[in-house]
Amino acid sequence: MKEGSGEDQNVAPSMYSHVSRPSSHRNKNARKGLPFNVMLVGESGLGRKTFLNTLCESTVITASEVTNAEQAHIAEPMQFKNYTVEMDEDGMKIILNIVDTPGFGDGIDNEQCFMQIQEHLELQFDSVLAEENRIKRNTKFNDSRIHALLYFISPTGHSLREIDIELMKRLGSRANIIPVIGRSDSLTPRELVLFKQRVMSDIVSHNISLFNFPDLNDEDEDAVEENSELRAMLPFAVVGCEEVINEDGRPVRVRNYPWGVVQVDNDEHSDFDRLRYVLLNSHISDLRDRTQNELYEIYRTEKLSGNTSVLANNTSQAVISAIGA
Ligand SMILES: Nc1nc2c(ncn2[C@@H]2O[C@H](COP(=O)(O)OP(=O)(O)OP(=O)(O)O)[C@@H](O)[C@H]2O)c(=O)[nH]1
Repeated sequence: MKEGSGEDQNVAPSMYSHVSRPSSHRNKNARKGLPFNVMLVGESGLGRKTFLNTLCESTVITASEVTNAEQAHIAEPMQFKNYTVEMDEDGMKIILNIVDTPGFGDGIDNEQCFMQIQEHLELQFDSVLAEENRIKRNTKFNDSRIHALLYFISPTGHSLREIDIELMKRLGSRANIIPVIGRSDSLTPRELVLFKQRVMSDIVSHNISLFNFPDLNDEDEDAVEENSELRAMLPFAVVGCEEVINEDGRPVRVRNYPWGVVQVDNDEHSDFDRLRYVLLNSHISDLRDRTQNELYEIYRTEKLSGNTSVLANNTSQAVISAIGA
């Protein structure tokens, strides 16, 4: 893996190669490697980096180090950091491109972060639009549109905060947002159930658009059932960790506490395993297809018709207030 260019990729053999579930929407382009672009957004300390390392089963990002304690309280501006990992998921090669956003939400005014993320998503659409309009196509064109945006919610146990609502509201029409509760082992199972309900009720009342596992193929009963099960799980409660122990000859990832052990891949402890399967297996094609056929198409139509969308209005409004008009 490599930060930045994505040229030097690592093949990450998967602990999950034995996993087999029904209705796997495989892409046939398995040998070349299927590019899949994921953005991680969430405030500092919610476990984004640990989640990514757990997902990739390797240290893609090292934990942040505070080198100067006197400056530790100073909020750094948000950055976009790119990582590429080549994964073998049950025989299918996936080129996983990750965009991490350290610094998101660290300031008092997050308007800048919202705008930067929106612009980043739209820039990737713009580059595809420009490519489509070229007379001679670039055969090596790199499609960097984001296929899934994982938004990390703090495990407060209360409800969504303003920053969560604002971010998801603005970007729901630009990316497949999948909300996840970071560090979800901070909540008891009962608290988690209630928190999930509150989050989803906020999402509905604020009219936030998510990737809510739409039934694209109504005739496939397994897929319909699987999607309805996944909708009921939203937001996914994730636990991440890099410690692997040996249990009866099999590697198990755990968070070890004095009072017990949380198993990352145990469905009773966390939704991590399910989310991993969704991203890298069952719904990888659906996420890519929705990006191309729905999100990009909406953007393209808006752009070509010069339509000032709600998003564009929000941006202009933000720019107007920023310049004090
Ligand atoms: N309890 C618990 N702690 C976690 C979990 N995931 C990560 N952590 C811990 O939370 C702290 C922050 O984790 P990171 O993965 O660095 O969080 P981040 O969101 O990338 O935060 P920044 O590095 O500040 O941007 C570390 O001490 C992790 O060990 C989790 O699922 N549960």
